[in-house]
Amino acid sequence: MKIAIAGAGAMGCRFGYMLADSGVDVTLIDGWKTHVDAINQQGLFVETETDSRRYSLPAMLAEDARGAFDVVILFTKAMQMAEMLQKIAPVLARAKVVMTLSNGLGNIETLEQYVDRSVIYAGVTLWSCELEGPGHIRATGSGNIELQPMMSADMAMADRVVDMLNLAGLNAELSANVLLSIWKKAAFNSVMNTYCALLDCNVGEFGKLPDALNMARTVVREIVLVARSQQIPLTEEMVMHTVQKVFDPRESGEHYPSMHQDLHKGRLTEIDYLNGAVARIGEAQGIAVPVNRLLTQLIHAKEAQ
Ligand SMILES: NC(=O)C1=CN([C@@H]2O[C@H](COP(=O)(O)OP(=O)(O)OC[C@H]3O[C@@H](n4cnc5c(N)ncnc54)[C@H](OP(=O)(O)O)[C@@H]3O)[C@@H](O)[C@H]2O)C=CC1
Ligand SMILES: CC(C)(CO)C(=O)C(=O)O
Repeated sequence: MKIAIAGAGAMGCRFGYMLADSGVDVTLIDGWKTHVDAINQQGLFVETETDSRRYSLPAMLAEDARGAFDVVILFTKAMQMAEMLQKIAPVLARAKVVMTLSNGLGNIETLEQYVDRSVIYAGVTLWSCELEGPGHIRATGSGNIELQPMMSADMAMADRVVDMLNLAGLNAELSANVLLSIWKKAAFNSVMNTYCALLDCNVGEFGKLPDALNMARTVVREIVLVARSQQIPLTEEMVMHTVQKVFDPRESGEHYPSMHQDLHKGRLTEIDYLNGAVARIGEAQGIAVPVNRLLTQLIHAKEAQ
């Protein structure tokens, strides 16, 4: 299978080198010219816990992206997705699968404006990565992927996609209810990304705070009520299980969540697709969401500082 990864930041590059290392034909697509040039000229430099290596991978600028790819994996930030989809229209026109694994609520709705629902796969991932600079990532820890085609006409294709991801060691499985997976991940990110960004700490350091679990539950309880108003059977336990699991350094303990990375680099965050989306939906439903509203305001204040 030929794969294009559109949005080759930290995560796009991590998936790119892992897939390429397992023998898959991968092309990276991104809008950041210096990064694309660095990958084409020097290879993608990957640091892990044990070594560092350069991977030779082709990269294209989004506006120049052409070619036939079986699968396009979108790994932009939620707020960059529409612009990326517009730029890579020639690639999307020929793709059999267009998959989003980006964090946040609303990504499927964005995708549906640009591609037919029959090719859309949606999912979430607990893999993590840091973009250290142009053509340079730090990829530690482990993770998994839950994904599902939005229409289940071609399950043989879905199995092939899952097999390809697993051959690369990415621990993928088909989800029976990807909307639940997405809400569970969004709730988890609304805790971990937001608190780590505000407290300037990594996942493991947050986990060591005496009040970490109480602080997490306060956020999660509101999100569970909002999810239920959308017929999503989310429970507090589901989210808290994932929150506690990632404190381990073998999972994401040493990782600075993507929202922390964004604030650190002076970039906008995905807050409006996490706590902000929950607050928006909750308020429209008449559900009290003061904690998620306040956290959204605090992150916007940090963005403005
Ligand atoms: N990082 C992580 O560990 C995880 C991230 N995710 C999710 O995956 C999605 C992708 O996130 P992630 O890979 O972290 O995104 P990154 O911030 O690493 O990259 C996203 C895009 O931002 C632009 N960009 C990033 N840094 C710079 C810079 N210094 N200068 C100029 N442009 C830059 C590039 O696009 P362009 O130039 O076109 O704007 C890049 O493709 C998000 O939804 C995120 O929440 C999910 C799990 C873990
Ligand atoms: C790695 C993880 C799971 C940590 O919050 C994440 O989703 C992120 O950084 O955005």
